[in-house]
Formats: sequence, structure tokens, C-alpha cells
Amino acid sequence: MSDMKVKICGLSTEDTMEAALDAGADMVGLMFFPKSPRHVTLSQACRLADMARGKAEIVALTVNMDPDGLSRINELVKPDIFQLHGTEAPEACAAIKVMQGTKVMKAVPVAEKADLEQAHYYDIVADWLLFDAKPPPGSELPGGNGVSYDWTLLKDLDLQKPFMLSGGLDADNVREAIRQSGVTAVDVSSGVEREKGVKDADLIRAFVAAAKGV
Ligand SMILES: O=C(O)c1ccccc1N[C@@H]1O[C@H](COP(=O)(O)O)[C@@H](O)[C@H]1O
Repeated sequence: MSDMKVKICGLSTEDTMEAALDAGADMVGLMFFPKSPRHVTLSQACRLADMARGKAEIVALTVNMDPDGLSRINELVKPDIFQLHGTEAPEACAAIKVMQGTKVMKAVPVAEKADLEQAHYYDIVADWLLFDAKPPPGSELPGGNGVSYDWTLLKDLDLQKPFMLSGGLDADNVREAIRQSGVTAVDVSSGVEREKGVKDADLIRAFVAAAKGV
């Protein structure tokens, strides 16, 4: 049994949710950012979350969402974790955690070593940190761009909370990313898609197997 935690993000169909759960994904992400090609409606999200409940942690990904929007997702979808992928300040993360009564995972955008500094502020308030690549100039999406960064930046990172490596991972590079970074958790979205926004069950299975080394 591998200790590597795997999150498959941006699932939007029942067959790919089933593939992720059967493959042993530890977390499954549902996207609530309308500009994303992986965006799901609340009713789609409820169905997908019901499939995952008790099998994997349900992660609701939002970007600078207002409290009413978060509460609506929380009431209907009942996620375990809110992934905050915008410019939410540490105080906002703390408030969301208390108000929603869920865990929070804060995304920290990385391009160079100096970008890791802000992780220390979120380390105090978040349950998880997720280091994703900074979006390329002009991108409409703050994540999910299939872009990676120097994985060695995460080596020996001294944080209290668990953290994930994200950005540009796929079944072919995830082992090397784990080796270079020393992480114990990885996250993927576009690397398990056959075209933008369309997840592929075989690619999901290959990614989970590669990440977990099975
Ligand atoms: O996937 C998206 O569309 C997205 C939109 C807005 C914020 C975050 C998003 N995705 C997150 O980014 C990581 C990395 O994506 P990728 O593997 O490089 O495509 C993804 O796992 C999501 O957590």
C-alpha cells in the first residue's frame, strides 16, 4: 500500500469519477470556476460527490468566491475540503474554515524560490497547501494550465501542514517529479485529459498507478 496521496482534479463525468475512485485516488476535485473548461453545475457536483463520499475526500475548487457561493456549495455538495485557488488572504482562509466547518487547501503559485515565502503565512491557517505553477501571461485560468516549475524548489520545504505538488504533471513525469521534490502528495488535471477539459479514464488509471508506484 503506497503512502503517496493522489488528487485528481476537475472531474465532471460519472465514468471518469468512477475511474478515479477505482484507481485509488485519495481526493477528487470538483471545479466551481465558471471560466474553467472543467466547471460543473451544482447538480452535476452533487451527483459526483455522492459517488465519492466515503471513498475519497471531496474537494471543491473555488477562486475568490463570495461567502454566499461557498455556503451554497457547502450545503448542497458537502465537500470535505475547499481548495482556494485565488488570491484569498490568510485571514480569509481562516474565516472560510470556521464559517464552512470544512478543511481548506490553499493554492500557492510558484515560478521561483521567492514564491515559497508566502506559504508560511498560509501554513498557520490552512489544512493543506498546494504548490501550483504560476499561470502563463494572459491565461484566463489561475491553474489547470498544464505548466510545471522547478520541482526541486519543494525539496526540504519546512512546513507544519501537508502539501501537494501540482502543475503540468502526467503519468510520464510524475515519478521524476516525486523524486526531485520529495513530496508525498500530487495533484493533476490537464495531464489526465485527452483534450482540454475532457478527462480520460485510462490516463487517470495510468497516473494514479505511476504516482503510487503500483
Ligand atoms: O483546472 C482548472 O481549470 C483550474 C481553474 C482554476 C483554478 C485551478 C484550476 N486547476 C488546478 O490547477 C492544478 C494544476 O493543473 P494542471 O494539472 O497543470 O492542469 C489542478 O490540479 C487543479 O488543482
